[in-house]
Amino acid sequence: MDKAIVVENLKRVYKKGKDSFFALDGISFEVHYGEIFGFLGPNGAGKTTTIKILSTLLYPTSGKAFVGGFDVEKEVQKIREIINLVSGGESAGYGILTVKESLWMFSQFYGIPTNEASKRIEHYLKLVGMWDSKDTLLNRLSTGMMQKVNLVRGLITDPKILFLDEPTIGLDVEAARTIRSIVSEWVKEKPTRTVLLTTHYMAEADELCDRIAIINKGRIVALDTPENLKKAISDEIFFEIETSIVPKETSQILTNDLKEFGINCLIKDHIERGVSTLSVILKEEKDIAKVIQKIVEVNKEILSLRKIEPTLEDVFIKLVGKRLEDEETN
Ligand SMILES: Nc1ncnc2c1ncn2[C@@H]1O[C@H](COP(=O)(O)OP(=O)(O)OP(=O)(O)O)[C@@H](O)[C@H]1O
Repeated sequence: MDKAIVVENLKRVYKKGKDSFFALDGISFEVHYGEIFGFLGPNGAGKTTTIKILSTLLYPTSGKAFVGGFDVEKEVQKIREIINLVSGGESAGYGILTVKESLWMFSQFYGIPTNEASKRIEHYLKLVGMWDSKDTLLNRLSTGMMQKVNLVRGLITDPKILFLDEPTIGLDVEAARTIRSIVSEWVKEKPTRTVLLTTHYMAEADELCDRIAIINKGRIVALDTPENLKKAISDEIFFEIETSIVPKETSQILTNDLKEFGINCLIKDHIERGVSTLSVILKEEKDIAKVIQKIVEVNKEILSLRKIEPTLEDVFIKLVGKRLEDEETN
């Protein structure tokens, strides 16, 4: 099989009290070798469940999945030899070990010869700028440092397929940029290296991923290159309008009224600045007049209005009906 990952009608049922529900409701996709494939979706969409099944930590309820050509249910050991999994929030090992000792321990789980393991640990620690911290105890590391060590743990085993579950969550801009650039370079070094990445950050997916699947409520709602996803909505017109704060009840009325005109509108409050931002998607430019009229009707002041180029964020809003960033604060 010449695909890094093949997923066919994959389903996973979980129990919720007496009931059960589909965390994955028949997803299908393929990832090519050499690709960085992004999995984007709101909280609870099924991203982690997918990664757990593909990394052999969880069985599917039905459907099929192959990683590196191996069946996730029948060839678990073969898959484990060619993959690694890095989750953003997790600890990089045991706190009583130093950075280097911990990485060494993981290299030995994979049977990497002593010389080679030392070389790789030094190489990757230098790459993430952590070589000077090699003798620091893990429980003394900051979140950002821990996440960098986590990434190194994922890279030293030289996996064919690397699963990255929110690798930059909670990191500052600089640390996130370092991780992104290392992942991007790492994939280019060998044609068979492949990454499946989940992220909450649209810009990250846009910058890093060759293709992106948008997942919502256990289903894939869109799958394409970032460019094509954006092109698919390029016949629509996007406006961003700032108004005085729109209270919750008014915001409901406003969005419902606009929906009747076929206008998609999402409202986000910025209490600290005393403004609300309306992200508006129109089929026709002239419909902006209806939006303005409605804003005036609910007695809100228009502070600014600008036409914008669609971003991946807008694709997400259109398909899922909310901003991805709103998920984090809910
Ligand atoms: N072990 C479990 N038992 C029952 N329900 C579960 C279990 N694990 C996950 N779920 C539920 O399955 C759904 C999908 O969860 P999953 O963790 O895959 O989502 P996600 O897209 O990774 O979300 P997040 O971005 O919050 O991590 C959610 O409704 C979640 O509450």
